[in-house]
Amino acid sequence: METLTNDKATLEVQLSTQQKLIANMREELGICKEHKAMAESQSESRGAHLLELKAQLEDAVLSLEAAERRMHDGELMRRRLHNTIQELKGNIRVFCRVRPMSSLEQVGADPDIQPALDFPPSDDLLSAGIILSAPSRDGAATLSKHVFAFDRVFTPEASQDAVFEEISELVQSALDGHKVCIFAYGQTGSGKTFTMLGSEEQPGMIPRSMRQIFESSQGLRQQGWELSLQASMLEIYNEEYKDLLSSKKLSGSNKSTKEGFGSQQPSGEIKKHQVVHNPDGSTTVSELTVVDITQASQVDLLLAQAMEKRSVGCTALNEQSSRSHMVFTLRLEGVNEAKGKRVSGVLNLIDLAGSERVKDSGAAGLRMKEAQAINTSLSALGDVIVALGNKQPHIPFRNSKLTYLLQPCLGGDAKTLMFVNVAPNIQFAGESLCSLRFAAKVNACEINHRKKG
Ligand SMILES: Nc1ncnc2c1ncn2[C@@H]1O[C@H](COP(=O)(O)OP(=O)(O)OP(=O)(O)O)[C@@H](O)[C@H]1O
Repeated sequence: METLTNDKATLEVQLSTQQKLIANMREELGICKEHKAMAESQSESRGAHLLELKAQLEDAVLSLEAAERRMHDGELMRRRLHNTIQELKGNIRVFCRVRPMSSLEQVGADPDIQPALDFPPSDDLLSAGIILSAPSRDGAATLSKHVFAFDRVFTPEASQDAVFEEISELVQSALDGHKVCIFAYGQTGSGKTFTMLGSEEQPGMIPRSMRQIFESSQGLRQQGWELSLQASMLEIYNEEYKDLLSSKKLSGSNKSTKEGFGSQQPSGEIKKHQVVHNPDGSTTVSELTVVDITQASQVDLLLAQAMEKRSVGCTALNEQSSRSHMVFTLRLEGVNEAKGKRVSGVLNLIDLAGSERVKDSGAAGLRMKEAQAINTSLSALGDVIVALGNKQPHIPFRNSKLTYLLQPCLGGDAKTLMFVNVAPNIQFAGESLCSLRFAAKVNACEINHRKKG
């Protein structure tokens, strides 16, 4: 009996222990269930969160695509509007720029040297006037007044910045895939080279255009465009093309071996360059050095090199007179792979040779031949622009090497701007009158939608 009692007590202790264990296990099970439930709910909410994130991502991708489409459409619209504005302003425009008196010419230094130009206030937003006082033809000691109006007139105080502001729109047109020609016309010493190339402290239109192009290319890259640029520089001297970048000492540049463009010519060797206009609207000049441009400053080096090679001679009017036309050509190829689009623009910046009349240049012999070649080609340029403006059935592009070279970039959708550079003093009034008359003839032609005059 006692044994049974002991067994029962032992069993009860064991039972109680078991019950405690079971209770503990239940408690642990409860905790586990709670954890499981929490984990399940967290996973559900994480799943829901992930789904939500995925949906948000999809929305963002769609909005980005829509924004890209809108940006692309906006860019196309901007290009169309920009082009319309340019056409309304006229696809051929003439700006007059008067250089300041040099220190030697300052009023007071010589009683014969007086200002010959006056600038009346303009009531037309698009055109501006200039009045030239020139000695009368009859030889009397009187001055005749000649009034001209152009798209813009820049007084001697106008900075390179102010001038470039006006032409930057045309640089934009070249970036948009148009062909652009900007000429500097005028007598020797009137400021053509200063306008086009400028100085280190006051860079001209060419270096400024390059800077604008490189600044714009960053924005274009963000829109998916890749821009490639190629530059060439040639001069037309005595109706012959000459490569201005053919020196072996080209720093910061490389030679293109592209089909149609030759490699560098040995220094001193005269190559005959053939100009071919291709069916796609591009122009190929055989044996011409073409340089891939990857930074704006590269062009400064090329300009310095070109200026060294450019034919200069000594005339009675200017000791370092440029006796050739210098043509700087930049081809701009833009490709947008994503949109399957390609644009191809050309920017020609041309520093023309001095326009002075043969008798005034004191020319004889070789200088006379140079002066005649210059005058013939400048008249041919005037004739082409006037024929284009008047929509004549025959445009005499073949009458000079300059107009033949630039044929695809003149007329049609192309944009042309001519700077007529003039000296301010009375000593040069006769030449200034010839330059202004030439420019007025160019300015008076009918261009696309606008009749000037
Ligand atoms: N807007 C200007 N501001 C200051 N200096 C100028 C300006 N335009 C011309 N000059 C100065 O006048 C001089 C003659 O100018 P430039 O050499 O540009 O003439 P050009 O028309 O190119 O002559 P050429 O036909 O002989 O080459 C230069 O010393 C130039 O620095």
